[in-house]
Amino acid sequence: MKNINDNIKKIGVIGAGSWGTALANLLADKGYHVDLWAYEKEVVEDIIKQRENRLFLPDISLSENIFPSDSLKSVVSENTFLLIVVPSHTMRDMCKKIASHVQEKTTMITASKGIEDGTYLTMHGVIAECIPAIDKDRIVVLSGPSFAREVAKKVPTAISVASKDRMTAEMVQHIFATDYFRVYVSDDPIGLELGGAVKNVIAIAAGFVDGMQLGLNTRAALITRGLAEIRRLGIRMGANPHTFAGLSGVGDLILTCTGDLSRNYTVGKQLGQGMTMAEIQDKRVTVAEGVRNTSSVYHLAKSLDIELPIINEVYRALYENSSPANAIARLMTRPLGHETIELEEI
Ligand SMILES: NC(=O)C1=CN([C@@H]2O[C@H](COP(=O)(O)OP(=O)(O)OC[C@H]3O[C@@H](n4cnc5c(N)ncnc54)[C@H](O)[C@@H]3O)[C@@H](O)[C@H]2O)C=CC1
Ligand SMILES: O=C(CO)COP(=O)(O)O
Repeated sequence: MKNINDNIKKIGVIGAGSWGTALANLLADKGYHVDLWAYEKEVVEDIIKQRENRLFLPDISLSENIFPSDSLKSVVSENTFLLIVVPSHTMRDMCKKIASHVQEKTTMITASKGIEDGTYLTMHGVIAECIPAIDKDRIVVLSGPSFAREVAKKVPTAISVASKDRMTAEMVQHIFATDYFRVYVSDDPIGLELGGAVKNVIAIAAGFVDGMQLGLNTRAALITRGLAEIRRLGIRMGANPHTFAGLSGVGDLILTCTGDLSRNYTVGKQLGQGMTMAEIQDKRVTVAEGVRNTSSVYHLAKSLDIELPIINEVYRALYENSSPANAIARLMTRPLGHETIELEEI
């Protein structure tokens, strides 16, 4: 039987942070020719000379099928299958830069997690707005519980890909799937993206709990009530509520709220241990999307008049000098609620 992807031989990847590099390596290992654009010249040189990206994904040997480049124009204009994995706050600028080089019939997959401040668009919304040449059905979201380092080490992992067009999503499913990377199809891009973006904020709060050494009860409560907030926001944004029971909902929430590899959880934990945001950010080269996204999700919820108590508390701790201890105290003394009624409102 002819594989539905037999005509795709080349893939362009925009962004060589840990996630872009890990996914590029997965695709290259499958035999695709991968053109990988990196923001830093040193990353391009490192991959050419050492077959390694020591800045963002050290100690992982990279396939000879990866062709690193600092030319956005050539990576974009020479590929009709593009994966974009830049930090969410740079997505709009990046899309504007590449828009005129994008070919017709391009399929673009976004693996970035975030909600744009001000517009409250998810990443596929930003791509659709800035690159009109791409048919909206050909924008695909890839999201789920997946630490780049574990994928790079071929640890069994499951994620989802979503598009409004099922055939496009299935094509992407087959392109990425391997025996250690299991890919499910979804028809709910907005749900996948909201799950992936908002869990980063909840992970910061889970970090508070562990940084303060509160206990496993507290963390389980935080994850569960965090999921309720993600679902509440998601439903108002038009997502399918069932999506949040899936990989890019509860799956990514569990991973990020419990895994020491999570940058967002680590930021929360350091705050919980008494460090300040300035001290934490001074030492980081990698992105913790939840820091910026706390602000965008907080303002989005305000604009929709939705109550998201955990998000509010993370916002106060990050942006209004409140402490993680105050956050937990306020969450525990809110007016008592009714779980069944809340769930039945869906
Ligand atoms: N690392 C992971 O395990 C996963 C990351 N993601 C998402 O992937 C996206 C990218 O994150 P990572 O690969 O982890 O990044 P990273 O934290 O490993 O590296 C930072 C990246 O930002 C790039 N960068 C910095 N300034 C830039 C600019 N002005 N324009 C374009 N690029 C710039 C750097 O070149 C580098 O690629 C994020 O949205 C993240 O949430 C999603 C799933 C897993
Ligand atoms: O999104 C991720 C795993 O699915 C990565 O989480 P962090 O950005 O918190 O490291």
